[in-house]
Amino acid sequence: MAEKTIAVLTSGGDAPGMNAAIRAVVRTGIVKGFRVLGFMRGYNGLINGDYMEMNLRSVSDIIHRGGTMLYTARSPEFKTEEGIQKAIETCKENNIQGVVVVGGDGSFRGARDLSQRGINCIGIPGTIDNDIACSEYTIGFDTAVNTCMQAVDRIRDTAQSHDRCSVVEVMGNNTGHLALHSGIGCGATCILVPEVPYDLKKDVVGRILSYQGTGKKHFIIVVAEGTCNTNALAIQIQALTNIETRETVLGYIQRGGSPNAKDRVVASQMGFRAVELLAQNIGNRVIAMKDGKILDYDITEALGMQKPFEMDLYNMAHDISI
Ligand SMILES: Nc1ncnc2c1ncn2[C@@H]1O[C@H](COP(=O)(O)OP(=O)(O)O)[C@@H](O)[C@H]1O
Ligand SMILES: O=P(O)(O)OC[C@H]1O[C@](O)(COP(=O)(O)O)[C@@H](O)[C@@H]1O
Ligand SMILES: [Mg+2]
Repeated sequence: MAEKTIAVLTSGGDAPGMNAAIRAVVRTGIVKGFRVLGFMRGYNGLINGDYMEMNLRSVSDIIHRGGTMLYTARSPEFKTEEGIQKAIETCKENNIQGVVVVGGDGSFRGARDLSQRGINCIGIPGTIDNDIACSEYTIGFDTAVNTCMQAVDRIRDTAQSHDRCSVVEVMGNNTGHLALHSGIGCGATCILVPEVPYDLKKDVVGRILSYQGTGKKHFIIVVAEGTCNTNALAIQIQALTNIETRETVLGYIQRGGSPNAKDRVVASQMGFRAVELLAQNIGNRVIAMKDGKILDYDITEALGMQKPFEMDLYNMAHDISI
């Protein structure tokens, strides 16, 4: 009988800690007696049969590296019936009983589609956005929060030295979790997110002018992408306050870099749990964190959940930014 086999791939945007998840999947799989294949460039690898045979040493020296050793991609072809059938064919040819997919909500939709066609899939949340509803945490978030915070610390030196206002745009894919946590960490004057409507004159300009009246001389405004046009915002702030204002878009520096301890630990736990499920012939699940514990949900149920925005934290941030 052909050797029992599992596959692992990373999909969607890369996130720090994806390598630690791959390492955990590969090592747990091998210890449990599976042959493990690493598929390249997300679902494209499954479609094209592009994989590498993994052994214990294939995942040495990666736990501390950002990005993903298996590369990643957004694969439009996988969303078509033809593409998914090619992926199923690859799984059958290689006797693959289960696939671990490290990625975001889009990747989980793909994992659900594959599971519904008879291939057990387990999703592991890996994205800097922390926007997966079923999980209070996604691999890469804490590293990205720290990267944003450290970048703003440097920007603050210039804002302070020139008595300027700095508008800093962070990522988040239409959610404000990254902006909220990095904004609190860097002591931002205002945090603007898509989840909370704001009034420019009252909530931004009014605040800046009122704090200026207490002696504050430089200002940091952290904005989540998808909230507004940050360049236009900087121009408006300067026009309405007469304070020199500059915009910085942090961009991809916030997605790369060595994962911090939290991301390595959570990635290891989630990777281990994913293989435990596959070894029990369980599929169509997403690994999640709830109250700090690792558990799993049905993918369809998970995709139907809503992630609440941490309004208490948001309000607190503004209360202490006076
Ligand atoms: N609705 C969908 N149905 C099937 N597959 C999908 C779907 N949405 C996304 N995918 C697959 O998952 C990949 C990654 O999704 P994407 O939304 O880009 O990133 P993420 O997983 O990080 O949210 C897509 O390129 C596609 O191959
Ligand atoms: O890699 P791209 O196509 O520039 O995508 C940018 C998007 O990817 C992210 O960096 C990560 O999103 P995902 O993890 O869901 O892929 C978002 O914050 C951002 O909106
Ligand atoms: Mg996503």
